[in-house]
Amino acid sequence: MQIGPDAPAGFRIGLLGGSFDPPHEGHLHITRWALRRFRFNRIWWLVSPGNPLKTRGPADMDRRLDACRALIDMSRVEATDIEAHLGTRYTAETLAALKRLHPGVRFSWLMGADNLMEFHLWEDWRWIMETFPVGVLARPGAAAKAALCPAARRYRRFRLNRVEAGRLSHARAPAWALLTGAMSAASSTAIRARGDWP
Ligand SMILES: Nc1ncnc2c1ncn2[C@@H]1O[C@H](COP(=O)(O)OP(=O)(O)OP(=O)(O)O)[C@@H](O)[C@H]1O
Ligand SMILES: O=C(O)c1ccc[n+]([C@@H]2O[C@H](COP(=O)([O-])O)[C@@H](O)[C@H]2O)c1
Repeated sequence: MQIGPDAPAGFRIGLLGGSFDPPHEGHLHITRWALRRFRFNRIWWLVSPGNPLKTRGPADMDRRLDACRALIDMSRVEATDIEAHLGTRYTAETLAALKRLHPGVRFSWLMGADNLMEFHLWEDWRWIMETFPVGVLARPGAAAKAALCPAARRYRRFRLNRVEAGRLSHARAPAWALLTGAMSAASSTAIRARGDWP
């Protein structure tokens, strides 16, 4: 049975998990950036059934998935509700399932710098770090602080520099990179606060 988008062996696929409640320009910005700088063949947006650390549940999955698909303007990027099909909620469980289902694919985990700051609170975060390359994209207010957070400090020896970041999608874990540069200030919270969603 195929679960999720097409994933040919040998492909390097970046996984951007999120609530996407709603999706916005910031998600597009970091996706473009990661595709280019980390050299992925594909990026999948994993639309989460619900962040395990958030008490407030997101809007209906179909609504969020449709909004992601309407927004995505890159042929190498797809949105999927794979976690709902796998029945996983924690990222480590999702990654373990994807690794089993697609043994020939090189998956990397992607996130904004705000999530790196909380990464040490995630279930089995060290296993994630030691099993998959991790690409982090700067976000306003989080870029400089993220470089000093617990996860960054613990794995500082494995941080790729600006030039080395170009081989992140090929790298053997542990390997992670924090891209800095032009950032997008967009956020789902701000869109919801304006009453534009759902
Ligand atoms: N503007 C942005 N710059 C960098 N990373 C971002 C940006 N917006 C979202 N991300 C990252 O994309 C992933 C999914 O984010 P999410 O769907 O939670 O959006 P959000 O805007 O952070 O939502 P909320 O405001 O509800 O927390 C996370 O790793 C997050 O850090
Ligand atoms: O696995 C965990 O413990 C965990 C804790 C917090 C967040 N995550 C994942 O991080 C991604 C971003 O979450 P969010 O709500 O900030 O969009 C999403 O895929 C979540 O499932 C995962």
